[in-house]
Amino acid sequence: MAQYSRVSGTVGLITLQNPPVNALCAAVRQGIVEMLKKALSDSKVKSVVICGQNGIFCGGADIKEFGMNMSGPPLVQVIHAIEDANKPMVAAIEGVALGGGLELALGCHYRIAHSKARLGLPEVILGLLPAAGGTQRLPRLIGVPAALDLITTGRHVIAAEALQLGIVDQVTDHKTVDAAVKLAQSVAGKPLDARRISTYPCARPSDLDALFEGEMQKVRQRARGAIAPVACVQAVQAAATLPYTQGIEREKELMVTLFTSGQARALQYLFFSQRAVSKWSTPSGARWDTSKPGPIHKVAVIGLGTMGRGITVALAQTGLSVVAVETQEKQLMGAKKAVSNMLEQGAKRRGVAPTLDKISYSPNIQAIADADLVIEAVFEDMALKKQVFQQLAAVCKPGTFLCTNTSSLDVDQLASQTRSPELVVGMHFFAPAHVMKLLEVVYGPRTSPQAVATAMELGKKMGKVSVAVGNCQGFVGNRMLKLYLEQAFFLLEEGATPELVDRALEEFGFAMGVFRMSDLSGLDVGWKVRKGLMLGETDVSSGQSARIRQGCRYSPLGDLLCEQGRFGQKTGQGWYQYDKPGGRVASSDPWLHSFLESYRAKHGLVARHIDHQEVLERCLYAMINEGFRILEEGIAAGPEDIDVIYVFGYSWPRHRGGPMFYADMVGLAKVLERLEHYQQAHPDVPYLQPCSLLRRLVASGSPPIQRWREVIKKPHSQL
Ligand SMILES: CCCCCCCC/C=C\C/C=C/C(=O)SCCNC(=O)CCNC(=O)[C@H](O)C(C)(C)COP(=O)(O)OP(=O)(O)OC[C@H]1O[C@@H](n2cnc3c(N)ncnc32)[C@H](O)[C@@H]1OP(=O)(O)O
Repeated sequence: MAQYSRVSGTVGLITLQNPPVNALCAAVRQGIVEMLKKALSDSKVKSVVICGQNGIFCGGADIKEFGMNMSGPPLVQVIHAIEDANKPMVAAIEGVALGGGLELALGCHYRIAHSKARLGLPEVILGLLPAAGGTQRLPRLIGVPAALDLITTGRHVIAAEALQLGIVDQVTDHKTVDAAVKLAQSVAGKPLDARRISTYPCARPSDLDALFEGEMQKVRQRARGAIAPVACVQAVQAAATLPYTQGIEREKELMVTLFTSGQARALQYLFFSQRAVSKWSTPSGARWDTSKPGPIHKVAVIGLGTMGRGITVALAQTGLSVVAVETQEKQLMGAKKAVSNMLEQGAKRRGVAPTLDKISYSPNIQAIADADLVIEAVFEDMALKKQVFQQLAAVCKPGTFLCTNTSSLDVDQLASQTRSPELVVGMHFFAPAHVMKLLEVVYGPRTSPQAVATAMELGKKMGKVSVAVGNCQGFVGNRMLKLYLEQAFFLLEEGATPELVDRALEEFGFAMGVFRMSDLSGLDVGWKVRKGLMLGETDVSSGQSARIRQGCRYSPLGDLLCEQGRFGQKTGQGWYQYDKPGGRVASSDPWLHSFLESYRAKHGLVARHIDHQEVLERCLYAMINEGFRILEEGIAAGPEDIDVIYVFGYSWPRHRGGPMFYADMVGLAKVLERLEHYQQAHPDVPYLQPCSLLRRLVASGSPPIQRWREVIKKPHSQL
């Protein structure tokens, strides 16, 4: 797990060996200790280089070990042994030096990095802090403000910035290990006292208290209930105010709190889930490792409204050739300008050249004839989309993959408009499509494994977290969201206010409560969908029938607001009021409160007291229950898929892992019991009936989420 050799006669070379990222598992840590002893006891060796095999220095502590009983020498001690060495130790950083990997490098006396290397302390993203001395050494090396930035955000820096910050001593464009050996030779025999970072005093800015107070405030606001960023600030504060040995004790104490918190578990689960979703499978047995994507060189986008423009930008950024088609001349002109602006802004941010020349624009659908893949992004209307698919079938060359950007329409119906339904796949992008990370790849019953693989691969190229899901009303994300929204409406009918519901959800960790979010995205969006489903008409007589649709409880509240022209922020009024149309700051609206009162009076509803717990249970357990149905039907392959969709597409608080992970944390028996309770209280809401998969999981002893797949019955749909 760590190899030793002597190079150039006098330099000991320790190579970390643990593919793919040389994570510091127990065997690697043990290996370093043993190889270090060898190097230090070899009288011919005057200095030592540490590197990682296969061009990667080190991806940090082995995250898989965090869920197990730890063995082997603790990393903090390994690093002390390196720092205490009486021969110069040089870290040769290629690829990445992250987390424990960078901490290991900070224990060395010198650091040299390849110009393409990335360095960082991303532990905070895993709900932890850099507990192998990172919180104590980094501020001593680069100062408190810069260290706070890196440690509380977890952001990576490239070598040039690391050099500027003083994290590395040299950057090379050549072979890093060769350059490190040269450096090691040049410093052999030089005194080391001034190279041991733990002995440096931590520079204290004069306004230290104010600095930490401000930082704490900023971090708490951003963290939305996550505890790791706060602990990171506390650990750096210890570096600035305590001697090193006491600082290390404080770092450990804070780490123990984080390590044993549910939040760290949630965030580490998400780390692995994000990677697991790329290893997709379908109920009929199609899989990521047996399905080869088709070759894609040229992609077309049809329809250049908001979604089409974002998709065009995201595609052009991959370097693929893009044909962007918009039949309305005025819209086409506007789109050209908007897409160019977005590309230029994005390129400026990333310090690269804009890829404007990758796009050709046309008002004519014939322009897509030689595209390998087409993404239809016209208005969300089945009749219109069907028409476009008929045109695509006529114009495209044989074998072209036909994708539809839809948030809820039946992908299979669209496939029926073509001669090759196996080439049709849904690509549900989230607005703004060039920014949002999530992509739902929706396969229908006739979609070929190759079409799924191609859409997943394209999503990856576009930098998306892509999740393959089965075709159903709303797919995974919007199907669950519908019930979340509906419960929020019911709570208003029963006596809650938008403010109360939003506060409960925001305290839980959502960036915005459901009503503030609806105002932002536009109430008319859901209204159109409901009307399409024959739900959103309110000209039914008052009394109970106005609140019943298709035999189930229904709340027309959202429809009634839309009928008043209250579409949210865009009209300056929705569930809240805004200072002007397009205004962003929501304030309580007395009109809305009296509207709710008269609505309740009209329908004979008596307002009752509703607390935060009920808001959370009703809104979240309803969607979780639907998540179990989705798993049972095989629409999502596993709970990880649902959780990744919710975290990356719906702002679910990351430190709570996702709705299914949250259910596991709460306890499945408790979720079941509360659903039974609410179902009894609301028998006219059939979806509150607990899903049979949930019952089966509880009956089989509530296994941890990693073992749910064993209980999920093999579903029957075919791919
Ligand atoms: C009671 C208290 C006791 C406390 C004791 C705790 C002691 C801890 C001491 C010190 C604290 C240090 C903590 C850490 O170091 S935490 C880890 C910090 N590092 C990271 O967060 C980096 C995570 N990895 C990445 O960001 C990326 O993987 C990458 C940039 C390194 C490479 O990206 P890419 O090329 O895109 O590959 P993948 O992401 O797909 O990864 C490939 C493969 O490797 C697995 N993997 C990656 N990093 C790790 C890791 N650190 N540990 C374990 N496994 C890792 C990843 O899961 C993939 O696996 P696959 O899907 O099975 O292929």
